[in-house]
Amino acid sequence: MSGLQINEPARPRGVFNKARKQPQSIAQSNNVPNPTQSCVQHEDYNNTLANENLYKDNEEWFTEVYNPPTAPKNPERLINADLSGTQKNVTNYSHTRADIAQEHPIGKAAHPKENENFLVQNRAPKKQVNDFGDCVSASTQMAPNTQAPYEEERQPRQGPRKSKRYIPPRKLEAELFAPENNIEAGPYFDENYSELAIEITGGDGAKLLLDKFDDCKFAPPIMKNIENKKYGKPMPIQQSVIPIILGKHDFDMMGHAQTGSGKTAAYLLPIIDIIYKFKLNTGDGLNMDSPYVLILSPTRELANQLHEDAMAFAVARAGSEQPKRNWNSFGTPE
Ligand SMILES: Nc1ncnc2c1ncn2[C@@H]1O[C@H](COP(=O)(O)OP(=O)(O)OP(=O)(O)O)[C@@H](O)[C@H]1O
Repeated sequence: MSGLQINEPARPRGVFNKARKQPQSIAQSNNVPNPTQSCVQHEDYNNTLANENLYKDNEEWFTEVYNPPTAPKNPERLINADLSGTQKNVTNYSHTRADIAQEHPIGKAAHPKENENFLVQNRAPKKQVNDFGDCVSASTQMAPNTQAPYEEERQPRQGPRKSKRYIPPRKLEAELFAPENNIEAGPYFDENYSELAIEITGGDGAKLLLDKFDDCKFAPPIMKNIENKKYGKPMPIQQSVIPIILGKHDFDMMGHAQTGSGKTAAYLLPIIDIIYKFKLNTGDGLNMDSPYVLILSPTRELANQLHEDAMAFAVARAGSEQPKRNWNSFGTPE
C-alpha cells in the first residue's frame, strides 16, 4: 500500500479508547491533493458511544493503538495518526507535519515534505483524554504552507451562538417586595453601623453628610422604594457617598466600608436617581443602545444580587405619579 489510508475493514470508523471510554483523535492519510480528503473525520462522540458494543471484540487492537512506542514530546497537544493495513497501528503525538515526520519513520513515510496539501485536522469531540491522563481540547493544526486550502475549508459559523447569554429575568414590583422576601433593615444597623466613624479624604474637601434619606431629594418612586426596603436612616457609607455621587464632581470616588454595611445602596441609589432624572429631562433624545452605567462585580452571584437591588430601587409602579421635569442633578425641582 503506497499511501497510508484508513482501510481497516473490521474496525469501526472512529477510534475509541476502551479503557477510558473516550474517543480519540484523528487519522491521517497522505498524497491526497485535497485537504478535505486528507483527514478522516472522527465519529461524533455520541455515535461512538452508541456503537460501543462494536469495539468489544477489538480489545487487542485497541491495546496496540493506545500503548504508544515512545513518549510524546508534547503530550498536551495530542494528535493521533492511526495507521493500519500491513503496517502496525501507530499513535503519533506530534502536531505538525514536521514533528510527525521526525518522530516516526512511519509518519515520515506517511507525510513526505513535498505533500503540500497535508492537513492535520482534529475533529475530536470537546475533550480528549490521552494516554497520559491529560485533558486537551480539540485544536486544528496544519503545515504553514497550507493556508489557502485550510481557509477554503473553514466555514463561517452557521446558526446562533452556542454559548448562552444569561439575562436575569425582569421582576415586577409585587415580586420584588413580596412578603416572602422578608425584606427588613440590615442586621444591627441601629446599634453598630450607624455610629461608625466616617473619614473622607481628598476630593474638594467637602464633607457633606446626609442625616436622612429625605435630604437626598431622590425622585418620588425611588423614595417609595427606599421605604419599601425598610431603610430607616442612611448608613455612614451612604451618608458620605450619596452626596458625592449626586454632586457629580469631577473626580473619582472610592468607598470602603465593612461588609453588609450598605455600600450597594450607597452607589445604586444616587446612580439610579441621576439616570431617572436624566431620562425625564432629555425625553426621547436618549441613545437606547448604550448603557447608562456599567457595574462590575467579581462573581455572578454578586452581580445577581446587585441586579435584584437595582431593580428594587428603580422599579416604578405603572401609573405612579411621574416626577416633574427639570430636576437638577441634586434632585431639587427647578
Ligand atoms: N440604610 C439602610 N437601612 C436599613 N437597611 C439597609 C440600609 N442600607 C442597606 N440596608 C440593608 O442592609 C443589608 C446589607 O446591605 P448591602 O448588601 O448593601 O451591604 P454591602 O456593604 O454592599 O455588603 P457587601 O459588602 O456584602 O456587598 C441589605 O439587606 C440592605 O438591604
